[in-house]
Amino acid sequence: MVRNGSRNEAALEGASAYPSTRIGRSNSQRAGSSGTGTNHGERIDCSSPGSLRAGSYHHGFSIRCLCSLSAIFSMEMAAWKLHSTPCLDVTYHTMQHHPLFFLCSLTAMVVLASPALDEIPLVRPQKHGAFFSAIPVVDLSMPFSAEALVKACEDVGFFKVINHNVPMDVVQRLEAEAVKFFEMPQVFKEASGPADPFGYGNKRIGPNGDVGLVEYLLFGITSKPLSYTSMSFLEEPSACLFGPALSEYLLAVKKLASDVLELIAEGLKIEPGDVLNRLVTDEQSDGLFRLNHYPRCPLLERLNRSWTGFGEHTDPQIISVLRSNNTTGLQISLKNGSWVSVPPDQESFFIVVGDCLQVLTNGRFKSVRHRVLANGSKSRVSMIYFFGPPPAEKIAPLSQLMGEGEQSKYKEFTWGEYKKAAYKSRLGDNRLGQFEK
Ligand SMILES: C=C1C[C@]23C[C@@]1(O)CC[C@H]2[C@@]12CC[C@H](O)[C@@](C)(C(=O)O1)[C@H]2[C@@H]3C(=O)O
Ligand SMILES: O=C(O)CCC(=O)C(=O)O
Ligand SMILES: [Fe+2]
Repeated sequence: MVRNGSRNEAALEGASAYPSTRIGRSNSQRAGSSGTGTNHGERIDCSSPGSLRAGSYHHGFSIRCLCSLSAIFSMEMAAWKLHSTPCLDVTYHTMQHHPLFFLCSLTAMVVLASPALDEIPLVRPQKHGAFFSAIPVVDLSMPFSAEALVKACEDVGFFKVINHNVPMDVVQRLEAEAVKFFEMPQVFKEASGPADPFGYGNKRIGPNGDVGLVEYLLFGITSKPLSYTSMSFLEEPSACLFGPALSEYLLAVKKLASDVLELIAEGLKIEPGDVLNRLVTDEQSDGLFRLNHYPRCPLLERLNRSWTGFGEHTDPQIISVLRSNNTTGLQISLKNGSWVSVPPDQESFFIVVGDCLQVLTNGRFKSVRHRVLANGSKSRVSMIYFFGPPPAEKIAPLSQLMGEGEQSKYKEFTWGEYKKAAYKSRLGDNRLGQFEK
């Protein structure tokens, strides 16, 4: 197997390719715009490489102050408006992605000024933060993998697949292109945004006020060629390898998703064998692809705290196929409500059971709640292909799975209707709730 993580990780974590800049802000200066006020405090690199944001930040922000020698000040975001703050001196060092500004001196360290955003939640450290070694691993080349997949879907709603037949060089090529994109100057990246829902997004997730320490690219994947996406960066000569790398990856991962769903149907002993996988291979299937980048942030690491990278949620689709570089952060919620960390494995794929598969199995499989925590120690790059059915497809329990007299637990809906409702919800909402009988 090709080891593909190290070069790209190093690239995102290396010294900035762009100049670091110090900014002193006064009430007349908006965060993120360059200024000339007083500067002090040590420089803390809390970003991936990239140039200084030229955009405008203008909303409320949250500040947490941590003073040296154990005193902790907390100033709440809502009360502060940058333009009404008398003067806030910050050291700004290539922090184009982050809602965090840090001023660290012997007496005070000011943390976090979030541009145009609500507060990104701090996640309480967990006592049992150890890796959960019991995340099911299914070897697709083994006999009985079909039964193992069903058990994993029933027990956890999340599992790792190995011997998946996706060539590592395909993964590597796309990861390299993703790293290259996220290293680009902020203005360049933002030309492909905002994500509404597709495009480049930075910290804002979805349309309803969710935020996280993440930047991303979100693509709609249909049978139309990629050139239909409105992302301007794809037209740049520097991104000429991105499109081909993405197409190649999507093809290979779609085959994996189709294989997994075919095996699940086999394990469930339902006919016809393509009853599940046809939903994701249909011409009209409604896929999404997401590249997430959770930047490195040494100060967060030093604080030994975790912040929300991507808040807890279930994926609305049938299944999602996730792969990341060799960086921790992903957690899943078990049936007993505890959160467990998923040990990263850059050569494997993780399968996430989505809401639609829960409904198709009348609740026998549960869509898994999951989240990403950012502790700042390493930058995380993840790629997730979300497999949705055609918009007109009725999502209801498969008759082949219903016992005698068994009733559907859900009202009938089409994927199009569910998706519409999903986009009205907050990330952490129980989206299936309104469709339960
Ligand atoms: C807050 C939101 C983001 C999301 C759309 C939504 O309104 C609720 C579902 C969210 C989610 C979670 C899984 C995937 O990352 C995603 C692409 C999806 O299909 O549903 C996101 C949506 C998004 O980021 O647009
Ligand atoms: O970035 C990750 O590892 C997971 C993100 C996720 O769950 C999502 O995009 O739906
Ligand atoms: Fe997800």
